[in-house]
Amino acid sequence: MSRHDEHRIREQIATLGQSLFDRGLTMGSSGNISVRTDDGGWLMTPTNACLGRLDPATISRLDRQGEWLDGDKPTKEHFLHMAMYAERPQSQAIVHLHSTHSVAVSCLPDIDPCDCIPPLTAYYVMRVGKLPLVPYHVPGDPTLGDAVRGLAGQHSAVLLANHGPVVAGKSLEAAVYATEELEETAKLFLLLHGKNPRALTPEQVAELERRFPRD
Ligand SMILES: O=C(O)[C@@H](O)C(=O)COP(=O)(O)O
Ligand SMILES: [Zn+2]
Repeated sequence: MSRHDEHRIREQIATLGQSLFDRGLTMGSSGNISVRTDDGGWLMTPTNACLGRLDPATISRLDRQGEWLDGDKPTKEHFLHMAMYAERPQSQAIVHLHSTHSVAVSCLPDIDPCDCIPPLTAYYVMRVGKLPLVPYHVPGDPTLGDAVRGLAGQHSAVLLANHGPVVAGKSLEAAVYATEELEETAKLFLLLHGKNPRALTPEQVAELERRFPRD
């Protein structure tokens, strides 16, 4: 990968991280972002870093085995990111946030663990699709990677119970858009709670999936 490309990805991680943080989509030092690089490695946000104040120069660089090469120490969720990439060769970037409404849904006792949010809108189906719940694990525990491995091949987004969403995309921009759409739909879902909302029918969902395939 050329120095120019790496520089561009570092800048993009910092810019989009700040945008997410500034809009309240993750708080404090929560959340992490990774991007696959052309040489088979990864750039990942450092552990305990605020996504709103990332220094592009200190973003962690990992080799193709996931070993830390340089930059600050990588996010403790690097196992989780690596597990998701292993199942999704088509995905180039992953975003994990503690976005409030998505986290709220992840704490509900009666959601469908195979699909936490119904297909309320067409755009949700286009960007996110079916959202499985991953049982609770301690953040950063390697077992979280194992839990995600069985789901990530079929799903570009998963919801960690009592924690938050993890979303993969064919580019960092696509992963960010999907995370934003998930958060807005989680908000709608909570707003509509108890109102028996009309979700899209399986036929309507199938048509959207045919016309707008996700990666
Ligand atoms: O919830 C957690 O602790 C992590 O999943 C997280 O969001 C921030 O961890 P780091 O990326 O290691 O700062
Ligand atoms: Zn987290």
